Amino acid sequence: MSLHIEAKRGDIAETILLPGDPLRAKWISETFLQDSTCFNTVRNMLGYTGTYKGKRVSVMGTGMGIPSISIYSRELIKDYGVKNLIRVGTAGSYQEDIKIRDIVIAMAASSSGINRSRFNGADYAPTASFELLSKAIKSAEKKEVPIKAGNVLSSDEFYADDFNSYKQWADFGVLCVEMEAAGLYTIAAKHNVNALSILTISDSLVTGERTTAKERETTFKDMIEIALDLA
Ligand SMILES: O=P(O)(O)O[C@H]1O[C@H](CO)[C@@H](O)[C@H]1O
Ligand SMILES: O=c1cc[nH]c(=O)[nH]1
Repeated sequence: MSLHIEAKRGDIAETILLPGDPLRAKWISETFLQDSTCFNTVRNMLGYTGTYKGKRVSVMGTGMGIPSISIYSRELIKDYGVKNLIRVGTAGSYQEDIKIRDIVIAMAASSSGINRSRFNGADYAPTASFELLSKAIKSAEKKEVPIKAGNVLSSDEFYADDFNSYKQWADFGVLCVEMEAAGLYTIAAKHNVNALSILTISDSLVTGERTTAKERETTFKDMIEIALDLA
């Protein structure tokens, strides 16, 4: 048992899917896993372990933002021996050609600056695991699911005071915004394990389109199946 997770060591698989929303974790468990059991209810941050195509895999919510995913990913790695951490999140598109429901893989994750204090003012570049990234691309190709990959922004704020501030990131090729990938990649790198963020576009800052909260909780099947193939 760790401070925020009540599972026993051994209850959590080496590969875990990490949605921000704990109810998306429950939906993934109920929809895709066999023989699934719940290993965490602390703070309602639901976590489950089951099998997918015969392979043991876990899924657990992380909450929103870098501080929250940093707590859970550190405990999963240090206290439970997790080796592959795959975020399955939603994101807002920054680019005209990235549409609602498109899948984006975060090769790199910019941030509002959380790593500056860690690195005495210098800019660390959090990046995806090449091994997981390559496997995810192969899985998507096999399923004939188009994906885009590139730099994303892991923002510390959902509601920016200046809405148009996204345009500068967009000008520099950032594909979309979410709130956790940079934290996950940094913690994984520190502990020498693999991390990847697979994102489905839930809304567009360019067009103003958006999906509902229910759709964000219970859809985005292609992203989940690509992530589960990495187990
Ligand atoms: O859908 P999730 O995985 O929570 O991801 C995105 O959605 C939340 C904001 O609505 C943030 O956590 C952001 O990163
Ligand atoms: O962090 C996020 C997630 C989805 N959509 C956004 O605009 N921001």
